[in-house]
Amino acid sequence: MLTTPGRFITFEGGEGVGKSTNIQAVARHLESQGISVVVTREPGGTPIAERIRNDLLKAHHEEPMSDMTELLLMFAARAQHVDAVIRPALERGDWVLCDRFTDSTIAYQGYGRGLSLDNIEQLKALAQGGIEPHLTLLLDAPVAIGMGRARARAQDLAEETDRIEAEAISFFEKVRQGFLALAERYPRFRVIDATAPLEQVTEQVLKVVADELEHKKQQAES
Ligand SMILES: Nc1ncnc2c1ncn2[C@@H]1O[C@H](COP(=O)(O)OP(=O)(O)O)[C@@H](O)[C@H]1O
Ligand SMILES: Cc1cn([C@H]2C[C@H](O)[C@@H](COP(=O)(O)OP(=O)(O)O)O2)c(=O)[nH]c1=O
Repeated sequence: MLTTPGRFITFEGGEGVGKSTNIQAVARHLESQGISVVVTREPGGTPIAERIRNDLLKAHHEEPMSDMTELLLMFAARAQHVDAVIRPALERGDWVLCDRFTDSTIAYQGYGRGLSLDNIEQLKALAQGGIEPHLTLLLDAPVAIGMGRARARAQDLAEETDRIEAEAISFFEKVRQGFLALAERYPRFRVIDATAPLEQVTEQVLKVVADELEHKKQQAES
């Protein structure tokens, strides 16, 4: 893993579990402590990667997208995002808060679509060039709860359902199990119960981030 002065925190979980809402709360908290923060998302985060996101999620294509194309486009967007945004920010010493990263690829394309986890690891090494999250917050909730919230949000904002959101519940069950398997495996994960009321979830999230801030201070002092 490449060592940089900044901190890289990723937010993961299924649809509608509260990632975007809680990222904003964390950004406000860190900025109030005088920390430079970059809030970004995947797929996306740069003009090229946002164009790939549109192709992946929104554009109406005249043919079905193959699972391998979907996987490679996720990593094409990520390579651009890492090179143009994430690595430079970490080298400046900023904290990067990212709404989804490679754990989403393992959960959705690996566990959900059934693509080879070994292939995903190879692409990950190519696209990330040694950049790894220091901390990953997994917001976990039963699929029906997250989907219910995502649908209500889409109605409020008059948004169309995107290509991946339109998958069957059984797909999202596999995705959730994928995230939980990753959380068991990697110590950088903290699992947050996202079924609780928003204020409680945000309180938990801020506590985890405060611990990370303390850890970073101790490292700087030693
Ligand atoms: N703990 C919660 N309880 C109730 N509603 C929530 C909670 N967390 C988020 N929401 C709402 O659910 C919707 C989806 O949240 P959002 O942050 O957009 O999720 P994500 O980014 O994970 O898709 C939003 O309308 C948000 O206000
Ligand atoms: C980053 C990433 C996202 N995705 C999917 C998950 C989401 O369905 C979609 C990104 O949309 P997003 O806006 O993050 O969804 P939501 O706010 O509803 O959680 O792309 C993958 O399948 N693989 C990936 O590597």
